[in-house]
Amino acid sequence: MGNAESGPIVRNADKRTSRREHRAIFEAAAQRFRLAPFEAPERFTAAQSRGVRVCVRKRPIFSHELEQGEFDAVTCLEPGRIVVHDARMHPDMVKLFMNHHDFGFDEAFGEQMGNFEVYQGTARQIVQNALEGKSGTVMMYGQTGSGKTYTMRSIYEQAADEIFQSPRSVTVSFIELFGESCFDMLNQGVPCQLTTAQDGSVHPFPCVEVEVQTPSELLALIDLAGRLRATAATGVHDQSSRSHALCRVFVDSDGEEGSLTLVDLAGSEHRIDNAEHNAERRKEGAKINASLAALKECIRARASGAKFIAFRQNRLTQLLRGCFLPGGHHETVVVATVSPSSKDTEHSLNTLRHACIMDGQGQGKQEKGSHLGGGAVTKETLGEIDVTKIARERRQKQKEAPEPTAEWGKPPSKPAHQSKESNTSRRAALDRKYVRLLEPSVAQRLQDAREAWGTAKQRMRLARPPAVEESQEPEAKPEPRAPAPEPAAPVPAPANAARAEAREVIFHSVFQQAPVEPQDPDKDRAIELFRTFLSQGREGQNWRKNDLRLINLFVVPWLFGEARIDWNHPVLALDELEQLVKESPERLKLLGNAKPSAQSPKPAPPAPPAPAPASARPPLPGRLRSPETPNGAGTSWSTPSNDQPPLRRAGTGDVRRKPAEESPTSRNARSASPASRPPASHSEVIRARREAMEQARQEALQKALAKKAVPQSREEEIASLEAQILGGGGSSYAAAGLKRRLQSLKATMLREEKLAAAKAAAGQRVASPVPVAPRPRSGSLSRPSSAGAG
Ligand SMILES: Nc1ncnc2c1ncn2[C@@H]1O[C@H](COP(=O)(O)OP(=O)(O)OP(=O)(O)O)[C@@H](O)[C@H]1O
Repeated sequence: MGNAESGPIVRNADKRTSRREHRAIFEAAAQRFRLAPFEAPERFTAAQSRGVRVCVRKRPIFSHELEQGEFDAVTCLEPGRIVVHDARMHPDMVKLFMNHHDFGFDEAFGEQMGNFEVYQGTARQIVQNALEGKSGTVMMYGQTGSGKTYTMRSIYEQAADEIFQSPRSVTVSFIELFGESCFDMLNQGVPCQLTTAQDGSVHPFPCVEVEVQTPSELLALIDLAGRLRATAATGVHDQSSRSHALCRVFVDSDGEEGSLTLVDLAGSEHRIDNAEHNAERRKEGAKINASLAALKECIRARASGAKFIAFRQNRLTQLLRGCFLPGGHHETVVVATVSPSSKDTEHSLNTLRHACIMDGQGQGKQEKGSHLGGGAVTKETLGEIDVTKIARERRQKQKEAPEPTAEWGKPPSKPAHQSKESNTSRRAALDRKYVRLLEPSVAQRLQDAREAWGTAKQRMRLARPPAVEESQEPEAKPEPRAPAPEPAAPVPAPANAARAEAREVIFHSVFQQAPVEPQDPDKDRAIELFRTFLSQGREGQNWRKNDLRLINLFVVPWLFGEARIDWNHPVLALDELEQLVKESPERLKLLGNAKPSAQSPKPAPPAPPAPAPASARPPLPGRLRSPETPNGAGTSWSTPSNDQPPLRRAGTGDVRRKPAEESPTSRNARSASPASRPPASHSEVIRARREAMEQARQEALQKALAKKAVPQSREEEIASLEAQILGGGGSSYAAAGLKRRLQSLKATMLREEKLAAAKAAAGQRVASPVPVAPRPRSGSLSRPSSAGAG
C-alpha cells in the first residue's frame, strides 16, 4: 500500500492518494454530475410510521483541505437527496471510475444552507413539542470533524430563544457519557449515578439541575458544561469530542413537564484516522464506537417496528430509552453530518449508510459481502491514465527534487495531536474559571443546585407512573413528518391534572411516609431484602449493588428520612445500613406495617404512621442528613413543592467555605456528632468516601501482612516444604511451586555458607546473620553439584 501523504506519484497507491493524484479527472466528473444530475433512484417513501426523522447536513469544504489536494466529493440535491462521489481506481492502476452513491433522507442540507434552515427543518418541531409538555430528542451523529458540535451549538441558541418567547419555568441539566461513566458537567464533572424510575426511564440522580430565566442564562450554563467536556486532539482535529453530551431542558407548561434532550454524540472514528492514536485514545474510540453501534441498533429496531429493543446494553441507550419506545410519544430527530472532503469519502458513506439503517431503510448488509449497503450506486467510467507519461513525469520530478538531507539517528517526530493533553484532568480549575464569568444570580443558583441532593422535580420524575396510564389516554399526536406547525398556545388537557395527581400520590408513597405500593414488585423486594438484612445481618446473603440500590430507593427514605446509603460500594453501604439500624432501632417498628403485595392483594395500604414533625424527629443517623435550621428543625427531605427551601444533602453548605478545623477523614466523627459537623459539599462527600475506602484497604492490607509475618526460621520452612512435597496432595502446579521455593531457600543457604567460609578463611571473625544449622537432606531433591564445595 502506498503512503496516504501527498508526494511523488506512486504505483499501487491507496485510495486517498490516487484521489489526490488524479484529482482533476475526479473533480471534473463530480462537477459534471452537479450540472446534470442523473435521475434520482426510487426514493424510500414509507416514512410516516417510523417515528425517527433522519436528516443530513454537509459542511463546506475547508481551504486547507483544497490546498492538500482534496476536492468536494458530496453533492446535496433537494429534496432530501445526497450523493457521494466515490472516486476509484481499478486494481490494474490504469482505469479510473467513479461510483455515485445516491441516498434519500427526510432532509439534506447542503453547505449553502445556514443554521436557521437547519434548525427549522430539524429541531424546531421538537422544541415546540417540549413547550406543549411532550418530550423529544435531537441528536447529532457523524464522523469526527464533520460539524456535529457546530450544528448543535446553533440549535442550542435558537432553541433557547424559542423557549423563552413567553415566560416559563425552565431548568437545565447537562451530563456527559464517557465510556460507561456518567459525569455531571454542571457540577465540575463529578461522576453521577443513573437511576431507573418507576416508569422504566433512566435518569441521572442526583444531578445538578439549575433554573434559568433567560436565553442567555441557559446558554451560559450550556457553555460552561461544554467547556468542561472531554475533548482531545485526534488525527482529525484538535478539539475532538471524546464523549457524548446530553443537555436536558425541562419546560413547565400548565403543570405538565415537557423535555428537550439535545445529544451531541462523540465522533465516530475510522481506523485510518486513529492510526497514530495512543492506546488510551484507541480504547476511547472503541467505547465510542460500541455505544454508537448500540444506539444505531436501537433506533433501527424502533424504525423497523421490533417488539423488543435492547436498550439496556449501553448507558447511552439507557438514557435515551424514550427515543425507542413505540407509540410516538417521544419524537426523535437524528442529524447525520458529513464532511465533503474526498479523503473522508469512506467515512461519509459509512455515516450515510448507518443513517439509512436508523431511518429504517433496510437491514444494512450488502447482498454479497459483509460491508454495509445502502443507497443506489451508479458507476461512471472515466477512462485510463497514461502510465508512460506519468512515469516520465515522476522520474523528472525525482531528478529535480533536492537531495534528501540525512536524518539518521533522529527519533521520529511525534504527531502533533499526541502531545496535546485531554482536558479531563483540569475540570475543577476550568469550572472555577468559567463560573466566575457567570452572572452572579446564575452563579448563585448553580451553587445552590450543587449543594442540593437532587431536586424535587427529579424525584417526581423517578416516581413517574409507568406508561400504562398514558396508553389509556391516547393523545392526538402530530404527524411525525409533518412540516412544523405554527406555535399554538398550549391548552391544559384535563388528563394532565389527573396525571399530576397520580404522580403526586406515587411521589408521596415513595419519598414520604407510605410504606409500599402493593403492586410494585421492586418495593416488595426492597422490603424483603431489608428484612433479610435485619434477621441475618450482612452475611445473610451475597449483597449485590442492585439489592442495595432498591433498599436505598424504597426503604431507607421511608424509615430513615434523609439518610442515604452508598449502594454503589456494597461494603460501605452495608456499613452504613448497620449504622442506621444501630442508631435508630425505634424506626424499625414502621417496618411492621409493610406487607408484600402477595399478602396484601389490594391497594388498601396500611395506614402509614404519620411522620413526626421534623423538629420532633430524633437526629438522623448516617452521614447524610438534612441541614439543621437555626431553630433546630431539619428541612423536609420529601417536600415536592418548589416553594420550599432547596433540598440539601447531609450537612451541605457553601462549598467555597471549607472550615479549617474539618478533617477530611472524619466520616465517622461526623456521624458521631451531627450538630458539630461542618458543611460538606458533593465533592467533599465523595472525597470522604474515597478516604474511607482507602482506609479500609489499608486495614485489610495490614491484616494480611500480619498474617504473613509468622515467625519461621529458614530451616523450619525447608523442613515444612520437604514434608509437604513428600506428603503429596495438591495440584502439580502447587507441587512445582513448593519445589521452586525449596530450591531457592537451599540456594540462599548455600550462598551464605560459602560466604561465611570465605570470610573465615581470610581470618575474619564474621558472625553469621542466621545461625547455620545442619541442613536436613532430602532424598527426593538432589542438591546442586557445587554444594559439595561448602
Ligand atoms: N456548516 C459549517 N459551516 C462552517 N464551519 C463548519 C460547519 N460545520 C463544521 N464547521 C467547522 O468544522 C470544524 C469541526 O466541526 P465540529 O467541531 O462541529 O466537528 P464535530 O463533528 O463536532 O467533531 P467531533 O466529533 O470530533 O467533536 C469546526 O471548526 C467548525 O467550526
